[in-house]
Amino acid sequence: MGKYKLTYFNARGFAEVARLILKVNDVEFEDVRIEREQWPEMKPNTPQGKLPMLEIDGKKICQSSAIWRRLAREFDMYGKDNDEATAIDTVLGSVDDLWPSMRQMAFGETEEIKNTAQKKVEEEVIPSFMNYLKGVLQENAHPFLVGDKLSLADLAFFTASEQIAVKFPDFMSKYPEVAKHRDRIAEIPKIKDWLSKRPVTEF
Ligand SMILES: N[C@@H](CCC(=O)N[C@@H](CS)C(=O)NCC(=O)O)C(=O)O
Repeated sequence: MGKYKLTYFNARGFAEVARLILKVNDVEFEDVRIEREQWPEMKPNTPQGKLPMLEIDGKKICQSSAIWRRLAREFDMYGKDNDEATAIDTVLGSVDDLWPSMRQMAFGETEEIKNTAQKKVEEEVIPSFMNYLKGVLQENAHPFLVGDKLSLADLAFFTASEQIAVKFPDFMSKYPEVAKHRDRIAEIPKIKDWLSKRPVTEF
């Protein structure tokens, strides 16, 4: 197994799914969390001037979705066949759909833009995501989003649910099946251990 080093800011953000994959697979890795002041000096040494960056034996990989997929393939968390890999990609796409409105809600240029985005997130974006997940869980015969074991889809969902909960702590209350799935993931011993030890960050 190679030597893994994951560099990001001190946040869950785009790095947490990669951290979880490494943790559940017992892979030792350097979890480098840089401060904002360190970034300008480091930026030119990253492939695209952005984090996260994963280094495997010194080879630098950027783009969070490429990093997650690379690790998921490496540790057999990307489905057993093309159908499952596609189903996992569909969950990842649905997670991606959350961020444009969520970002606007947090960083919109005016209060009006932020408030409109927040209404859209509460009334459309979250319900649509949660109803979709509820259907996916109902369709699968196993207690996972895809196939018969924990996959990248479950970890991406889990991390997104933590990030949404920062702003909407009770958002799962209307979706007990999805909440149950989140709780099931949180109870997996290696994940539980990581949640109890990782640095506390807001996002
Ligand atoms: N599409 C990229 C986006 C990465 C990204 O925007 N990273 C932000 C932090 S979340 C960053 O590095 N910002 C600093 C900068 O752009 O200088 C990915 O998914 O990895």
